[in-house]
Amino acid sequence: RLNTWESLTTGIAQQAKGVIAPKEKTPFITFVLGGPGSGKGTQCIKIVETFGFAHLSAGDLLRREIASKSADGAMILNTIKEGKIVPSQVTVKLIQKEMELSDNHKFLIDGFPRTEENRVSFEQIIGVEPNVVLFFDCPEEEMVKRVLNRNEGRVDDNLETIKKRLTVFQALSLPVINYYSEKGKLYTIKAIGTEDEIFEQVRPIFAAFETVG
Ligand SMILES: Nc1ncnc2c1ncn2[C@@H]1O[C@H](COP(=O)(O)OP(=O)(O)OP(=O)(O)O)[C@@H](O)[C@H]1O
Ligand SMILES: O=c1ccn([C@@H]2O[C@H](COP(=O)(O)O)[C@@H](O)[C@H]2O)c(=O)[nH]1
Ligand SMILES: [Mg+2]
Repeated sequence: RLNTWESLTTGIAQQAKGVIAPKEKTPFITFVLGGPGSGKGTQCIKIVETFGFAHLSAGDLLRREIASKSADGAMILNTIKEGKIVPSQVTVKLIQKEMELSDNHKFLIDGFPRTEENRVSFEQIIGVEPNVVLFFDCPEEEMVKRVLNRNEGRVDDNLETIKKRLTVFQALSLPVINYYSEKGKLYTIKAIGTEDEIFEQVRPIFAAFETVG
């Protein structure tokens, strides 16, 4: 069985949708990692504006499942309230669907992979590895302050859940960050200062890839 990218590039997924042309361009995948409130979503908006990526936030895809009252919705809601990680298969399927539907070949995958199991599952199902991994490195105190001030009505933006999310980040997500560091794919951003100051650390990373082609 072909993985997602093989079927996209051979045109099989497109033909199934009634679209004839296969995807011609090699995918360019960026994973955007960092603790809760480190500014991933905020910086992704700027990356999209400047470099024309498609932004896929794993958390937003999961929240959309809850809102649409899908079969997995209740399980996802409980998992998010607890600050735990949704089973890889569920999240990877949502990401896969968005990638298949997109006309873009440049993807920002925000807030995923959060565990080593997430990472392996993505590689197996999607069949590609990221080109770039961004890590927004932010002090815990600042992350807590930002999340508590966010005011978007998220069920996990309360002190109790934030503490759990920070523990999960340290225990399960840092190993993923270390993995990509060892592979030479990790770009660490000091995620303190104004949004614009932080973006000035991000910009040259993608600018360098633009000139390479
Ligand atoms: N540089 C910054 N300085 C101060 N506040 C910021 C900065 N960047 C983002 N924020 C604010 O902090 C909050 C969290 O930012 P954002 O939603 O981008 O974080 P996130 O990493 O996506 O968090 P989560 O993992 O919880 O989704 C938002 O209210 C955002 O407006
Ligand atoms: O890959 C993922 C991404 C997210 N979750 C769950 O959703 C919340 C919120 O995610 P944000 O990226 O902060 O919006 C997260 O705490 C997890 O509970 C997940 O399970 N897997
Ligand atoms: Mg976010």
